[in-house]
Amino acid sequence: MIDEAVTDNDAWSVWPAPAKLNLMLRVVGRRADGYHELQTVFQFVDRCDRLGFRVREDGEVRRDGELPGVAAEADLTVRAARALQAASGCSLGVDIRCEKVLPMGGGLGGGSSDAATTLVALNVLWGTGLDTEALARLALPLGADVPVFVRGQAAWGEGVGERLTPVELPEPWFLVLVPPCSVSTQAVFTHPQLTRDSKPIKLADFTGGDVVNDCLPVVRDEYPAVADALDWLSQWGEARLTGTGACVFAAFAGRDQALAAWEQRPAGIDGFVARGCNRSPLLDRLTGIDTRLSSRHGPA
Ligand SMILES: C[C@](O)(CO)[C@H](O)COP(=O)(O)OP(=O)(O)OC[C@H]1O[C@@H](n2ccc(N)nc2=O)[C@H](O)[C@@H]1O
Ligand SMILES: Nc1ncnc2c1ncn2[C@@H]1O[C@H](COP(=O)(O)OP(=O)(O)OP(=O)(O)O)[C@@H](O)[C@H]1O
Repeated sequence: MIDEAVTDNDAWSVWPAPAKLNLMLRVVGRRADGYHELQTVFQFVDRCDRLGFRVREDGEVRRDGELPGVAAEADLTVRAARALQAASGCSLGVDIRCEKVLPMGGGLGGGSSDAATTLVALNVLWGTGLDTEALARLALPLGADVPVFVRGQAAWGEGVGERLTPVELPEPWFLVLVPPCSVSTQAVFTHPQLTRDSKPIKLADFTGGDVVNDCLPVVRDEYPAVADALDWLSQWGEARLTGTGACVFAAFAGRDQALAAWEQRPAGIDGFVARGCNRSPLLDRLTGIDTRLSSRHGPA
């Protein structure tokens, strides 16, 4: 974790790592390897970690700053950089700074998003030039949520989260509450009471209002702080759990309505107001880079 904000300058290149929400999450089966077959709808929000990258000539991958509870070797940004080095044979290295905004264990995919941003950014900064399919293949072993962040489009997700169909959804303002607890994704998916045989639905069923999150009963039982936050939020609209939690969210027609609810939140609950985005802020940053490059290398 670093104190000073990373800033874009000659040495450091700064990229966003947005959060995601699961607008619904069904567990429809379990694979032999223990992973679960899911149906989910991913949408990003404009609340992001900020990652700074400084290319090194010596091939070293170094984390510049600490992340509480996460050793450098386990950091998903370091693992992503090394995965790209191995896949591309690139001899360059990188210093990585992470300005952490997204809560860990929140169901917002913060670590997964950091990994995806590292793959996409270094693919540009190192000039390795892998296409999106190749990056998405590199992403999956880093985490089930990483491919959707690499592709950068809101999506209907199946499989373990890697079979993605882009969708265009309304982009409401969300109030996201962060209860004072951290939920282990693995603990929820290995819980004996988790529903693992929900009937698969179609996208039309979701848009028709079927937004169940199968993890909710287990999370409510195991994490009372999440249940309390959800019950409070439900007075404003349809309150939902994202991923395996701990974060819960509700959609509002406008930013002011979301902020008004935020002002009335119970003591001890953190959170934020953010806009739903079908196109990831990472993709906007990447496209911006492409535009800048083409303008710089455009006709003389
Ligand atoms: C719950 C979601 O956030 C929904 O988007 C994701 O499915 C979880 O994605 P993630 O945090 O990247 O998950 P991973 O780090 O790959 O897996 C953490 C643990 O969750 C369980 N896991 C995860 C995804 C999945 N489809 N089935 C699982 O059973 C596995 O026990 C795994 O060891
Ligand atoms: N750069 C990182 N940022 C956050 N977590 C990291 C990072 N590197 C490794 N991790 C580890 O990965 C775990 C999962 O991170 P992540 O933020 O993706 O999960 P999450 O917020 O619970 O979201 P979801 O449940 O949707 O996957 C964290 O609890 C942490 O131990």
